[in-house]
Amino acid sequence: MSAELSPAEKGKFISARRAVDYVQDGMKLGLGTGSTAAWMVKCLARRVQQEGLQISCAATSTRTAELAKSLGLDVRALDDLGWLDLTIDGADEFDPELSLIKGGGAALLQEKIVASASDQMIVITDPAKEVASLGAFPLPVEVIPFGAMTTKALIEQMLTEMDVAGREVTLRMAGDKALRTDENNLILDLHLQKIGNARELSLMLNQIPGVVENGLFIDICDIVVIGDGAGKVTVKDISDGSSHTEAVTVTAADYSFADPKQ
Ligand SMILES: O=C[C@H](O)[C@H](O)[C@H](O)COP(=O)(O)O
Repeated sequence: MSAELSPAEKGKFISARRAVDYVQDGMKLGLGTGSTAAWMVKCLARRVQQEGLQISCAATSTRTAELAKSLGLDVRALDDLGWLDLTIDGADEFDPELSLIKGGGAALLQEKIVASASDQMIVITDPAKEVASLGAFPLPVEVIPFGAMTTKALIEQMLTEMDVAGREVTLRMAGDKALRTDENNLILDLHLQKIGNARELSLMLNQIPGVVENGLFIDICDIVVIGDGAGKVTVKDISDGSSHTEAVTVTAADYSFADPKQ
């Protein structure tokens, strides 16, 4: 029997399981990265096994690919699948327009490529990540290693010129070394406090030489599924502005997979 989940973890599980309801036989899927996405991969693998669904998947990180393969999912290269039907992924923040900050797990580049190649993106999340305005979560920016400190200085100069509230930029570390992404790049975290114009900031960042991509996802997410550890799930759909809340029951057997290690 699995140990009782914390309310936060139960919320993640609830949102992941609900989002997997959107998966249909024959779909080509994008699999996100992170602790919430890991629950989704487990729930998906269970559905595939129980219902014999024929689906193929493109993963957004090495760790998600490894998890999905270990659970028997058919994982292919994105270029072998072409256009995807649906991507399900986590997020670090989302706002009322379903704009997102992603990249807390350093997978933003593959995540953005995969989500942008999908008919639909569903974000799975918990209530703590809902914000009126993006920016409390540090904005991850993936940069190439060559001249990374020069790129950092260019970003700081741009933030000053844009008069953004916070301007601290830090190099993300993994222990005593700079963290490397799956593409062997670096992550700069922008501690901005509040992002006024996310669209403008995203465009400006991506014009700086050395920046590969930033963690702002604008006009990409279609649906957010918010799992609440108290046993509720809220589904917000940007296409029609609808929002509804469902009561859900969760037993320990429902989440008795091996612990997600992401
Ligand atoms: O790079 C990682 C991703 O953008 C994650 O989806 C995001 O950080 C959310 O992760 P978690 O579900 O672990 O909070």
